Amino acid sequence: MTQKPNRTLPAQPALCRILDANLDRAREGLRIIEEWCRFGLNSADLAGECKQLRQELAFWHTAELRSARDTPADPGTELTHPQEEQRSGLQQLLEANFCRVEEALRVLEEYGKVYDPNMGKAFKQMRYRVYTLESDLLAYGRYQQLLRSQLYLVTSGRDNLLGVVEAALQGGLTLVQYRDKTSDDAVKLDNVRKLCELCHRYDALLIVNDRVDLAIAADADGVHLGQQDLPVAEARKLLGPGRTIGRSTTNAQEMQRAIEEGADYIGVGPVYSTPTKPDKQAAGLDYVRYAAAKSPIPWFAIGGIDINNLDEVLNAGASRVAVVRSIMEAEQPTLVTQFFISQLIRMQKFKTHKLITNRS
Ligand SMILES: Cc1ncc(COP(=O)(O)OP(=O)(O)O)c(N)n1
Ligand SMILES: Cc1nc(C(=O)O)sc1CCOP(=O)(O)O
Ligand SMILES: [Mg+2]
Repeated sequence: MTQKPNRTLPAQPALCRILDANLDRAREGLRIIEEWCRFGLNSADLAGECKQLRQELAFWHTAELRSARDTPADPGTELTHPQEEQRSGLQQLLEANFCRVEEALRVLEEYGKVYDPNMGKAFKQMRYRVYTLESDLLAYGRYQQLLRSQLYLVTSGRDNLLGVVEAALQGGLTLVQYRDKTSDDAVKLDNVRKLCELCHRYDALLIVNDRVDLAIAADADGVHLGQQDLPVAEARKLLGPGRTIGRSTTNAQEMQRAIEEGADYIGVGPVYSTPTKPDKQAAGLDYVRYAAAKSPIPWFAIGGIDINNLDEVLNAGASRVAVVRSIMEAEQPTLVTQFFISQLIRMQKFKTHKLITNRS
């Protein structure tokens, strides 16, 4: 808890108005963030931290500061920025409100020093707690999104990349991997940035294949690493704890290692041989069954999966699949995406029902 207010003399009205306005601003921003933690993420811990911060702000919002308020004379109430009127997605809404809270806390810290010696210190501490809350919330949100995602689109180098990905997002896709083995780095970086913006607009995650540097440069949600790519632990050092790291696996040993190394999810495949990765021998449905029985972390069956063999893969125990051609080469990517998702949900419901009836 913060130190007690330590004031003796009355403060200048302008100073009180600044503190009053910024205490309100910080509390409002926190309330908006708290609603997402509570109803969007179902996180009692994160919502609790927001509430605690709001209560500490309330503690400093004394009668002296409140009584200085003069809303009709405040020229700032009419000032809005066009960006305040537009929110392209939940992520942007949260970012904007974190920014608002952090700015308000900075103002409270600076002006607070003049008002009360304890105030500056208290708000400095609070500002650091808000930075921590922001990175925890981002990491938690990413992980929840990963858990929710049952279909994973891995892109190919076809024309109209953004158009196809957007069509799939419109069909309900929530997880995309940018995979491009041929373009120059400048083109790749441009594509990652554009895909990132697009995916975030649809509240989907964007993972970059192979390249940790591009993921960091474009502020993407994570990377997918194969057995020949950077070790997970090295990538984690570069990416930090909040970003998602996936690892390809083809057998039990690779799965075990990926889990020990701290991968957030694994690819399980190739289930069938595929022209998208012609040199990799199929691991087959047996490995899918093995993953279903043994993997404690989310896993995506991948390789040669299409709408005709999807049932077979689901019956072998998969509840998440990753595809390239089935969507990237589809005439109607939105419809194909919707079909995949509907089948994945149907199977999930069936499994849950079986679990409940077997228990009773
Ligand atoms: C979800 C998913 N699983 C496996 C892979 C294959 O990754 P990798 O072995 O590194 O091969 P390339 O994709 O780099 O050719 C993947 N990309 N995604
Ligand atoms: C990129 C990739 N990785 C695989 C693995 O098993 O590691 S299979 C694969 C290609 C999947 O493409 P499609 O859906 O077109 O068959
Ligand atoms: Mg790779």
